[in-house]
Amino acid sequence: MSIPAIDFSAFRNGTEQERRVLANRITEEFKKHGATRLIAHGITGESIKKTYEQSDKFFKLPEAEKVIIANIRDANPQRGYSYVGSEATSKVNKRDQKGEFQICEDDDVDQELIDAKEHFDYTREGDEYSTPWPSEASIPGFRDWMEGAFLPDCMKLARDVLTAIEIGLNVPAGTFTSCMESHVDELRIQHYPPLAVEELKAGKIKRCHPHTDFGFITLLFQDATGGLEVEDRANGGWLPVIPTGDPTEVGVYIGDTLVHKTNGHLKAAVHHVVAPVSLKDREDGVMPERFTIALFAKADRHADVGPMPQFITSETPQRFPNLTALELHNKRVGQLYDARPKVNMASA
Ligand SMILES: O=C(O)CCC(=O)C(=O)O
Ligand SMILES: [Fe+2]
Repeated sequence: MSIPAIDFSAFRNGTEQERRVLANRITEEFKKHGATRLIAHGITGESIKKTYEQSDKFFKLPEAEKVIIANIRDANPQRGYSYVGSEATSKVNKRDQKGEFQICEDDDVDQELIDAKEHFDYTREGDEYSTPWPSEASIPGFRDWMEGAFLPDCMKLARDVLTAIEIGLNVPAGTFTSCMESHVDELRIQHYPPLAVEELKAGKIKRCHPHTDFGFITLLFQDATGGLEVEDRANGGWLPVIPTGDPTEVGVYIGDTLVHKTNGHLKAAVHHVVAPVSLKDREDGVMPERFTIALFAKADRHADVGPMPQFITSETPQRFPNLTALELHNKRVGQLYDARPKVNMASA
């Protein structure tokens, strides 16, 4: 069993009835593990390939050029370059007594585990948290493509998926998408350098530790290497998300913000990145490098992302506080760096 790859074309070209059937199918998939995959969704294979080519060029820049655009490791939206080991996903979620992954509280963050990846995070031009870009001379056309072409396409797809979830959950149109008008989504390109299997077996390093993402949903494009796994919420254990080979394939993962808004009706996808299935039983050797691209679709910063009234009942009382999207986001980013948010969290 794995995460299915669903043809999304009917959502753009189909009849009302076809759109509804598709929306219901996707929402049912999300209810299983917080995850699904889509193909034929409107972003072309060529466009994705070009983004990987740009990403490859970026990570090959000399270290000296990457460090001058380094992300500041604090409780704010991430922008710019993060070196290998900068981000600690092991600090953001923890299993509770029932064995379920929950968001960590501040005093839980005690694990010293390393994420073997480097990444670059950016958002649209004009955002109040601006992106430090590499110079045009060192990587011609990079910013134009990433900011002007690929990001808007991903933002559109994310809104289509959230529209489908609105239909599937039978909530009014715009319930989620109307609080995404300031377009504060973030795009991340990531590079996992080659990694010795021995190092992985020692247990302190993973390509990415089990965690949930922070926004409404994440779109995740992965290259052919493999290694991403989603927690199997029905049977326990992990479901490998083995690349299908379709050039448009994109994973879609429910994040914390949608969990909060739906009062836990939708569950987040717990995911991590380990050795690809073909290398799992090896005791030595080197895992090849891996590239992925993630769009973190976010709610407007001042939007209240506390549970909506229709999801609060006597059987399901309010489980999450009435935070703004930025308060929730900064709390989560702060955990990656052991940094407390500066905004007032008194309402939490
Ligand atoms: O690269 C991957 O496959 C997953 C990355 C991830 O989970 C993240 O950046 O939040
Ligand atoms: Fe993630």
